[in-house]
Amino acid sequence: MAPNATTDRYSVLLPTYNERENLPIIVWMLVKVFTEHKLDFEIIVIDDNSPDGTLDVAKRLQDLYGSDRIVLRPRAGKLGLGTAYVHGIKNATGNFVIIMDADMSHHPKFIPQFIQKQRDGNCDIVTGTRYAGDGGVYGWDLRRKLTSRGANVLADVLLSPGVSDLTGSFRLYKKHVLAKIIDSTISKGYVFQMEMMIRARQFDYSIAEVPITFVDRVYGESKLGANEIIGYLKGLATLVVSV
Ligand SMILES: Nc1nc2c(ncn2[C@@H]2O[C@H](COP(=O)(O)OP(=O)(O)O[C@H]3O[C@H](CO)[C@@H](O)[C@H](O)[C@@H]3O)[C@@H](O)[C@H]2O)c(=O)[nH]1
Repeated sequence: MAPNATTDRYSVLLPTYNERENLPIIVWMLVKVFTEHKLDFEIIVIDDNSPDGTLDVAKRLQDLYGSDRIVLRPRAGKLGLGTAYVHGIKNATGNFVIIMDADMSHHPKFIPQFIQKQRDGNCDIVTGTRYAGDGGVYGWDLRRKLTSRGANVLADVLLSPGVSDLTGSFRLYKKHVLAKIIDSTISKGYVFQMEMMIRARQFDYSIAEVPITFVDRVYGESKLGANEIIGYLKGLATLVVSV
């Protein structure tokens, strides 16, 4: 990759809840990708007091890689994904922010493609998509596939933002763009990702897509349960009324 801005710094937000097995692997993969591509970066871990001791693992990783690379911004309890991102961005020092899951569903190998795409078009946002081009999902059962597809189709029909993967969370943002979008969002939990795209369209930000393969986690469990799905539907209804 030919860097066209040597001053660019990428802040990766990693929200964690019970990710002690996954965290060392994803951090190692991220460090490798950024180092190989000679990109400046920091990884911000937002742990919500995980009972499995994820924060202790994160502290050991900070000792290993240094506090300029691994930044810890823990919270006292499980406050949800949406507010974890808000908390993370407040602490980001990069001019770009990358949001991704910590469970290796989002492979860091796609990050150079996100960055190239952003640089090619000077885009405000690059979003990973499982539902266009070569994108896809591996490892989900039929119920989970239908839930994800259904959530996307519903949001697309009701709000039509013209983004193929509305509920995905592997994205790159210009930091000032992300800050402005976050300021305007009202959602918490999983619907937050979808609202981000709606707000981005309202502000006329440019959005490019990169097909990604989402691979279901090997270690640990998804936190997406019935409560989150009901929360998503309620959040979507609130948005439809307010937008
Ligand atoms: N700090 C914090 N982190 C959390 C919380 N809930 C989940 N996380 C972290 O957020 C990431 C995603 O959580 P999962 O529970 O593994 O998500 P998923 O079921 O695999 O859902 C994926 O697909 C959804 C729909 O397609 C996406 O909306 C979602 O963001 C994610 O990519 C993981 O790194 C997990 O540890 C929380 O309350 N607090």
